[in-house]
Amino acid sequence: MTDPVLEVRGITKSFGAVHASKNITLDLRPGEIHALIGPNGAGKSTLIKQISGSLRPDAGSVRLNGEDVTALSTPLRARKGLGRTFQISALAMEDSVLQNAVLGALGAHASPFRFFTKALSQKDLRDRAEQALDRVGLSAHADTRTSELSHGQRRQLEVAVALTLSPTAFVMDEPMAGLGAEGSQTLTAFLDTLRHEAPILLVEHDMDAVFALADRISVLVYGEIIATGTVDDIRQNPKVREAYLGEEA
Ligand SMILES: Nc1ncnc2c1ncn2[C@@H]1O[C@H](COP(=O)(O)OP(=O)(O)OP(=O)(O)O)[C@@H](O)[C@H]1O
Repeated sequence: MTDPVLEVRGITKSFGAVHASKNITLDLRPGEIHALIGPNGAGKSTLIKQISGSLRPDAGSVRLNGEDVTALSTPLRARKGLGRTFQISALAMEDSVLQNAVLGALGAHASPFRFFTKALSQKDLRDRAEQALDRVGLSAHADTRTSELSHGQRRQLEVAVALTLSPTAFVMDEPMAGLGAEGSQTLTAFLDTLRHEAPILLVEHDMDAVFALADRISVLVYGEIIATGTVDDIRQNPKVREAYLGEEA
């Protein structure tokens, strides 16, 4: 079997008496979408933060392309190929769409320090930004102020920002949130092609999207993965039906 792009081993995190991550192990393989589902408060966002580097685990490790990145900051993980989209938008609303994409190419969204840049020329940055906007279908809006975009377009821009750093793996926190049916379908189709470039660990409540996209699903309940398997495995798993899916499956 090919080596995983992202490997999470034994991640453990407590907030006082709340055990938000209990010895979580999962991986992301080339070309796949691995969905992470679970009820509110199960610990999905806490896990994503530990994978992307904004929260330090109490124990466990994260490896990206075979390299242990557990001690690295979010911007360094981003530069090593970990692309992230956020549950709450991290875009600069007063800047144009293109400016946001250029900031992405600088790695600036991943860092509070905008001087912390890599040695790319202005032209390189702009080229990367324009290519990323083109990929997500936002080229025509390059000069639009970001606050004027629709909710769906902002979601597309967030993906474009992540794309500027040419990620080798994506971690996406509820990218479908707030999108209407049409927006979800467009993003679903896009993610389905994007997976071949960089596999996606997808936290998502939209079960239509999860069932349409996921090669594997892991189910998180009270900080613990209770099952990992294909869509059919998960739909039929009695523990999962009881804990989470109910009649939805
Ligand atoms: N910084 C924090 N301090 C204390 N408790 C926290 C903190 N962050 C998360 N928690 C707790 O950890 C548990 C997991 O929360 P988390 O936000 O990761 O769940 P989630 O699965 O992402 O939920 P949702 O689907 O609602 O986004 C919850 O009990 C939450 O209250």
